[in-house]
Amino acid sequence: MVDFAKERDWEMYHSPRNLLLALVGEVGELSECFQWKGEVPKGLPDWKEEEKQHLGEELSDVLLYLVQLSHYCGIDLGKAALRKVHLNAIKHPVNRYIKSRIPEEENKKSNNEADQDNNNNINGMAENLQN
Ligand SMILES: Nc1ccn([C@H]2C[C@H](O)[C@@H](COP(=O)(O)OP(=O)(O)OP(=O)(O)O)O2)c(=O)n1
Repeated sequence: MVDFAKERDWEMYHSPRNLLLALVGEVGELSECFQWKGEVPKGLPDWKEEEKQHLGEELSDVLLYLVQLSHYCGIDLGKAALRKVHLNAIKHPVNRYIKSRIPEEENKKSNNEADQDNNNNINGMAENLQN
């Protein structure tokens, strides 16, 4: 994508702010694909092939601007996303949400333990990041 912009002499326009605005514009175009359709079943079984292809184009535009925005902000998006997946798992432990899997008393206990683990993990991560 960086070469794509360089070849067209567009690099001067690709500031973080402009890329963010372009990204938001494409999110608007993506929303239009779903506009006025009501709730849509997963897999979009009733959509025509052209509609799905158009949806793929809009999703790609969002992704391509996101990748460029990350690049020009000096963020390694792959690394940042993997770290965030890890943080999400710590913040939202499975047994807090799937209560039917464990008896109530044990669940209370495991929630307290999970909270303690969370705090330890988050503090540990924060320390690692500072070092
Ligand atoms: N300065 C630009 C212009 C375009 N693109 C790339 C990123 C997107 O993937 C796509 C967006 O192109 P358009 O601006 O032509 O937008 P659309 O493809 O959505 O066309 P339209 O708005 O006519 O539906 O091209 C880019 O990187 N930098």
